[in-house]
Amino acid sequence: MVNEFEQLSYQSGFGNEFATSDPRVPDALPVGQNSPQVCAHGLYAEQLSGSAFTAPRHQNRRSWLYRIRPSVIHRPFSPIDLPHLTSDFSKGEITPNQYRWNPHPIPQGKNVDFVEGLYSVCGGGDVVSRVGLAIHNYACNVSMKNKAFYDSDGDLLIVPQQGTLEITTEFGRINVASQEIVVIPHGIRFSVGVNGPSRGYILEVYGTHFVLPDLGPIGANGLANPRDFLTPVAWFEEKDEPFQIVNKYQGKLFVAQQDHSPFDVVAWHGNYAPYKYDLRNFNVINTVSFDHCDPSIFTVLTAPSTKVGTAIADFVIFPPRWGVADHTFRLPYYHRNCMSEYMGLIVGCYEAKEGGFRPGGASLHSMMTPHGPDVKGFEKGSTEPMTPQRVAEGTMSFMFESSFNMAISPWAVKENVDTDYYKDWQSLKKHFKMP
Ligand SMILES: O=C(O)Cc1cc(O)ccc1O
Ligand SMILES: [Fe+2]
Repeated sequence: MVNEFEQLSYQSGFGNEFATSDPRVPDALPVGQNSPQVCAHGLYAEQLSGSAFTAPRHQNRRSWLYRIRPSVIHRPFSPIDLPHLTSDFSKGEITPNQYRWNPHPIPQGKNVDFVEGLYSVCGGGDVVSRVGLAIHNYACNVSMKNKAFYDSDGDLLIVPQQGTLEITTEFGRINVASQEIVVIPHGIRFSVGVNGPSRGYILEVYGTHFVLPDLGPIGANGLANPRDFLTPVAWFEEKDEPFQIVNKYQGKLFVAQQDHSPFDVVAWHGNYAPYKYDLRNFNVINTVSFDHCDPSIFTVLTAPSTKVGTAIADFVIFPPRWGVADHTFRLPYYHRNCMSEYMGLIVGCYEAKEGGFRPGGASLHSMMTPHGPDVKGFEKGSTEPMTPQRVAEGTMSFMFESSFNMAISPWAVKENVDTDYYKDWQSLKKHFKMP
């Protein structure tokens, strides 16, 4: 059977003014205006604002959707309980300890969809004043059926670790495999299809959007190149069936019923839309002389705060590359950071951790919490020959780095924790010799 998701076409570019109509209705977009008195084919026009109307032009984000019915046709929301989802980390545990989690368990013996499988791990800041972040895991084994989800709290950057996500959005359909990421901006409705056990990580940021980092002296090209970001083309279904619209609003979940699919956008235009990116397209830039560059050199996307150069969250990856530094300890240095560092592993093995850190697992080194290579890593880094070597071959790990102090959710603080993690460093030997 043909899998339509694997054959989807996309529009390329980051933050473009896109314009797209479902090929079945090629003339659905109005020409020369956004709100015609009567839209083509009896469609309704609806604007989705992703920034304040008056945000400066370079930060202004909005799209116009031409849909079969406006989103406003739904019955009232009522609360639903999802015991492992929160944005209120004040009830979580405050601990400066180094944390490592074993691979997040995938549900077995019961059907769990993407929304039901959301699991908040840690976070900081606040959804009401709209600055901060939350880090979640997801684990699921069935597709969302006649169910759409939208997040009123922030943008979602989703990192599938296992299983391909077939995501239907209001803006079209996106296929996201392991080693790719997808960003679903604030408020956009989507439904996740899976083909089996699926697991991954989610970075949610409040009150800002992900942008590409400035390149400074690197020049006009490099790191994640804009044309490798892929946004769906318009696609709609005309499905008059009961649908559940699940909304995360101020960290709580609500559901509203309606009698039609929300994926009824026949055409849209604008610069506010979901997109995907294949991490293997990242153009790695690094030292060709000596010393270990700060990991910011591997930034794919950043969600800026109002403090210059200090992100609410950066999304950083550690892709396969060459290590060529001379007379250098090439592994990540021992570190204490005024930022919080959450790391995940998509595939393979992370260079600074020979064991313990497994695909689907994670670590958290909170603000000013010391971290660095384990004993084996230190020995390798101190003795390896200084010849050019492939680093991280066959692996992909990442970091969500935040200027926010984070607390751990009441469940993640005790569930699935590798309580022996601190032992990784205990047998680092004293090598100092008094001259
Ligand atoms: O391994 C880590 O925790 C992340 C990290 C990577 C790096 O290249 C330098 C410092 C650092 O903390
Ligand atoms: Fe660090």
